Amino acid sequence: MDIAHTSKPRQNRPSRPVIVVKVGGAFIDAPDKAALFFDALKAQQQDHHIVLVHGGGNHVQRLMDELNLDTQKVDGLRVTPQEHLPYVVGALAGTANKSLVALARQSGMAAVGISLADGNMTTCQQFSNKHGAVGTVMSGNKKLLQTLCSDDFFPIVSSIGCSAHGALLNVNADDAAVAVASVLNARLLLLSDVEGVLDNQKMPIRKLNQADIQTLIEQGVIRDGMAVKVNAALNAAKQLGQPVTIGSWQAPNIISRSLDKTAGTTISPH
Ligand SMILES: Nc1ncnc2c1ncn2[C@@H]1O[C@H](COP(=O)(O)OP(=O)(O)O)[C@@H](O)[C@H]1O
Ligand SMILES: CC(=O)N[C@@H](CCC(=O)OP(=O)(O)O)C(=O)O
Repeated sequence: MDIAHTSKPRQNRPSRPVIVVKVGGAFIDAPDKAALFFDALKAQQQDHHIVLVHGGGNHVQRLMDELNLDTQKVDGLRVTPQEHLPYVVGALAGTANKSLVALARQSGMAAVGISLADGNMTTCQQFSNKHGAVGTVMSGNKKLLQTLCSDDFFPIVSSIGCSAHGALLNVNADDAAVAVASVLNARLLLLSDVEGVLDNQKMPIRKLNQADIQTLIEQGVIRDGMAVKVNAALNAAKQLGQPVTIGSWQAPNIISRSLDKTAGTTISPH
């Protein structure tokens, strides 16, 4: 076939493998350390496209405290009555997201702050009446993320999504990261303020599979936010058919060491 005559529309495919990195709220509160982490991400951009997904549960909590609004978590998820939603959206898709864009700029990265709702990249559904405006998330259209990556922008995605009926929903940020990784079929790193999943002696566990996770949750060794995180990681490892790392964004060379499984906890699909 004469290639010169097959003029196809431009395909915005990322030319390098994509890594989706998720950071929690503690990251946004440590701007000096965050700057070092962004420098490390920038260095990785030579070999990979990076997409950052972020939480900020502590920002939401702080805002609620300042407003004298009582907020609680049930099953690791923040109960979000409709009247709290504007504050949750403001804290996560507003302050937290734009603070990260500004920090990335400091490291010379061309960040674009978006949310799960943008470009139809995901579709969310209300999780339960009990939890209010909390969403489960399903992966959707990859075009926006692919376009940004292929043009060397650095997408920073908050965990605010929307339903097919146009309702905004608050999504757990680990679940958000799984959906984004699934959209791009990317390697996933869930980075927190702990070295990895810790055992009952508080020592990091190198590898976990489904059976180990179930036992440790039943024993109460893995609980709270970490229980949500390991389940999200296991779910992602199965969907993506590749391991997912849970580690600390403060650990030196965490990205490259996660990729070669020498840092953090590796969650395997089986
Ligand atoms: N077995 C465990 N190993 C590590 N952390 C655990 C474990 N069980 C509970 N945790 C708690 O989970 C927290 C991490 O989850 P979370 O607060 O949701 O993180 P992030 O906000 O960074 O996503 C840790 O700071 C720790 O308090
Ligand atoms: C439904 C739900 O729980 N949403 C979370 C979203 C932010 C989050 O997950 O932040 P971290 O990753 O810092 O914990 C919340 O409102 O706290």
